[in-house]
Amino acid sequence: MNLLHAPSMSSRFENPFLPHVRRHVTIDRTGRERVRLSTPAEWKSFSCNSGNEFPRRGKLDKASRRVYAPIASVARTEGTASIQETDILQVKGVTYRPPGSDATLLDNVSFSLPEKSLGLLYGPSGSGKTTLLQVLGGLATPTNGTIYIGNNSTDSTKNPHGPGSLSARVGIVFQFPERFFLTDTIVEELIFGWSRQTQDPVLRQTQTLKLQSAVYAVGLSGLPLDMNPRNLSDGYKRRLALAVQLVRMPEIMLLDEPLAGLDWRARADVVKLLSALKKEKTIIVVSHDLRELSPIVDRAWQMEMGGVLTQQPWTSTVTK
Ligand SMILES: Nc1ncnc2c1ncn2[C@@H]1O[C@H](COP(=O)(O)OP(=O)(O)OP(=O)(O)O)[C@@H](O)[C@H]1O
Repeated sequence: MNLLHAPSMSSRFENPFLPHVRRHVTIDRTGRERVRLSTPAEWKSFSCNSGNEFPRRGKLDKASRRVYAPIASVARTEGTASIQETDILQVKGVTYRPPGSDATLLDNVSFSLPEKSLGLLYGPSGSGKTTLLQVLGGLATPTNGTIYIGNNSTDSTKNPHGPGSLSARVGIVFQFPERFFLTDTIVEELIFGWSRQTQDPVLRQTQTLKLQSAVYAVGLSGLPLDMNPRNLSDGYKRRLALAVQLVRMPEIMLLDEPLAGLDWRARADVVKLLSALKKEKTIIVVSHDLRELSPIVDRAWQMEMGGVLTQQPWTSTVTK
């Protein structure tokens, strides 16, 4: 192996998803990055590869920055796949007609969204907003067009993702998600669908860490995990519904009317939570609550009847 490994770095992970986790980064001369995560001793030692995203400079401590800066610049100039600081969702010319129907629910929809930002999708009832979320989440296959979860807009090597791969990379929280809780405890709700058979300790520890991270990220860590989710307040039910998706570690979160049916206090709470989440996730929200969401919206689109999407300058949107 002719790769010269740079010194390993360690920096505390300053994000709400992985509290108390130390991150050890090694980057070879080709710019390929290996990330090892380790938890404090009381959680037992564990490590895994966690993709190839560059750590952002601001997240590294001073010593790590000194080591990291020259390595990062080598990686960037060599143009490797590790240069993924600006992951983008790109939707190009997507049309959707349900199988066996002539109705066009989405008509040549195109848009993109930068990583770690929040896009707002609004429009009249029946215009096709939920349909678009279903297509983005891989629950329906576009009749035409392509959806990319790409690296950047000029990267010609990125591949379109079929519905199967989309559903693995996208988490959808439908309207009134608490109506679909299936189990009698918070923890069962979170791990629903996980294999109970696995004896692989690394996989088990990875799953445990994901669970802890999701619970912490939505502010449920103070609650007993054996609590019945139906006994949670409305706002906390929404938090749990978000955690159910976050635990799958999706790259993009799609939320259909996350404020619907909540009182003012819970609504403000959810807006605050989304504001924190978008520091780590790319989020698309379908909502009619433009004013409440406006402070955290980075990009906005209006869906018109017939599934026609137009991007809106956000400043003019909020004054409507
Ligand atoms: N399988 C289907 N076949 C035909 N039409 C459908 C199908 N599914 C949904 N529709 C229609 O597509 C249109 C768009 O529905 P969709 O639920 O996406 O709208 P929406 O903008 O999310 O509405 P709302 O704000 O009320 O949730 C509606 O007129 C709906 O009746």
